Amino acid sequence: MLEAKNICFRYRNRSPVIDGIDLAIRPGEIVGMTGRSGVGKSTFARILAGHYRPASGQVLVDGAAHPQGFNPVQYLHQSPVFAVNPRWTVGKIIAEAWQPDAPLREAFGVSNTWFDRYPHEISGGELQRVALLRAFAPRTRYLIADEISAQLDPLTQAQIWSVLLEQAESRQLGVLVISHDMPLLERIAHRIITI
Ligand SMILES: Nc1ncnc2c1ncn2[C@@H]1O[C@H](COP(=O)(O)OP(=O)(O)OP(=O)(O)O)[C@@H](O)[C@H]1O
Repeated sequence: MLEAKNICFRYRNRSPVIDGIDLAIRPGEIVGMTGRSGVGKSTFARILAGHYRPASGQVLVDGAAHPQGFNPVQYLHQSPVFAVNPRWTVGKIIAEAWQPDAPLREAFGVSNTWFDRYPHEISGGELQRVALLRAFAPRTRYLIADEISAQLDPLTQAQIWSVLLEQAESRQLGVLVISHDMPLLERIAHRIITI
């Protein structure tokens, strides 16, 4: 289980952004999260992924703190260009996490002709698919999808969600889907929380 217990957080000397949030995501569970712009969804997501340390409260990944090394809680950014090393090729970005086989690459719509290109040499939607494929490493247990499909065309959106949900189900990953798109959340999430 991915558990957040009574999380509080503030940026530097500002007033609290997150003030006492609890959440538990079971393996195989798809949880939707929504809430008005600026309420703290991405901040909370990054605390869950272990990128930010909460001022108080704790996050437990299957009963323990985030392990060193590969992070089993993979955070997918709404703008994947901020999540990848711009000096690495697409091939290196994926290979640093794992070596997906050809059927999975094809399922995510990732072409191996992109492998010797740099992130700025493929489109935003293509880079989002690369980030997704990378996040599906065998050691991943939980995925945090932070507005990952807002910038994609409807066909690519549908394709990405279909592969993501199928893979999450077969690997029993817990997924937090952050979105303002309520019809999307109602379609894919087992439950929806508003913060
Ligand atoms: N690095 C930062 N330093 C200072 N304040 C920040 C920082 N990042 C975010 N904030 C502020 O913290 C608050 C929460 O931001 P956050 O991005 O978590 O909200 P959100 O709910 O994800 O918003 P949106 O739906 O617009 O993506 C906002 O008021 C934002 O301006």
